[in-house]
Amino acid sequence: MSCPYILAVYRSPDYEELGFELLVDRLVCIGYPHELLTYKYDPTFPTRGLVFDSLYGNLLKVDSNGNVLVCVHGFRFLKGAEVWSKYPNKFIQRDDTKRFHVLNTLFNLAETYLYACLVDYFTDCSRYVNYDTGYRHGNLFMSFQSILQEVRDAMDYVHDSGCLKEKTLANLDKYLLKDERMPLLLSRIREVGKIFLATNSDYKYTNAIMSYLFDDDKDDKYKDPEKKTWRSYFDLIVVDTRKPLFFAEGTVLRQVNTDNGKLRIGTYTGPHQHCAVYSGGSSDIVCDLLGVKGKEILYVGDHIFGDILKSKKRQGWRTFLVVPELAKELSIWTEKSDLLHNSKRADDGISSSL
Ligand SMILES: O=P(O)(O)OC[C@H]1O[C@@H](n2cnc3c(O)ncnc32)C[C@@H]1O
Ligand SMILES: [Mg+2]
Repeated sequence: MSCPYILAVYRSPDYEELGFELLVDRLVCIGYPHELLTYKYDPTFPTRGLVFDSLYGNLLKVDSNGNVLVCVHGFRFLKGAEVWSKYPNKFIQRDDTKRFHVLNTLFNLAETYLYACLVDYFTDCSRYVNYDTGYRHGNLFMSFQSILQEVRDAMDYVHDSGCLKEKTLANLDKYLLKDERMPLLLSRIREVGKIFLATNSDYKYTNAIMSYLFDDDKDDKYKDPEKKTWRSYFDLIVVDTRKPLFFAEGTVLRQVNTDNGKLRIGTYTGPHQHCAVYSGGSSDIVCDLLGVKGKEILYVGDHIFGDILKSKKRQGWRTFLVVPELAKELSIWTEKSDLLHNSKRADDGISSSL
């Protein structure tokens, strides 16, 4: 089980708004114009799974075969002919990961919106001359590729420096959804199997988030009769996993000292200890420590590449992709089914009369 957006569900749009503000702050800090600070996060614009084309600076909605469905430059939606001229046959090679950056996770929503803001800003700013592949300011050329790189670096900075984590932990009620049924759910699963947690987050952050989520201070029907530490709900806990590397060669497995959060030096080689926390390691080590393998494991994650594809392809694990957006989409499909049905009938009618 991966952690964010599976066990820890962040409140939208507050969390993305925070991420967006920190990203813009970081860009301004490294020299981007101060005017960018006037952009405010708009949750209605980005959706998960868009692709940023670092050659032309467009955000693309693409189907699983690479057909371009929607193309937007900044906040301007391109018309059919314009799309064709940039993408012959309205098609892209999604595998070209140097050019096309897929914004796979819910963490990427703020980043997605930022690409649109940056392109919007530089396209309209009179100080910059527009080119197909970027902007010129005097003798400086800023390509969309360099914008992608700088935004990616800013993303890593916001996560790795701890500034996003610090602000999240300072206001957990605002940024996290707490479901009182979580301890009960995990207890029920443990009656029939083992549960492990594998997260890229560090121990300090994971501990703070999980303590908050499992702290059953409410006197309600889901209250756990024996108040337990969150760690006791898991058979194995691994932090700092560095997925997708975790599903390949992985890194050195170390034990975390849960009293102070520090890592014990040396590679851990002992047997698995209940309630212990490990750092690094690999999916092979998880299998060894738990004594399970392949299809015996159901891995729940929210990242189609880092969680799902890698664990399925490298380990043959069964997988469970969590897509929270689907709930909203399905309810729209259900509520508007008549409308969709009529529109399809009209489409079919037009096609057959041509
Ligand atoms: O394995 P999980 O629990 O899903 O890990 C989530 C942690 O990874 C951090 N994160 C998410 N996106 C990025 C990124 O682009 N750069 C660096 N770190 C990232 C956020 C959670 O701590
Ligand atoms: Mg995840």
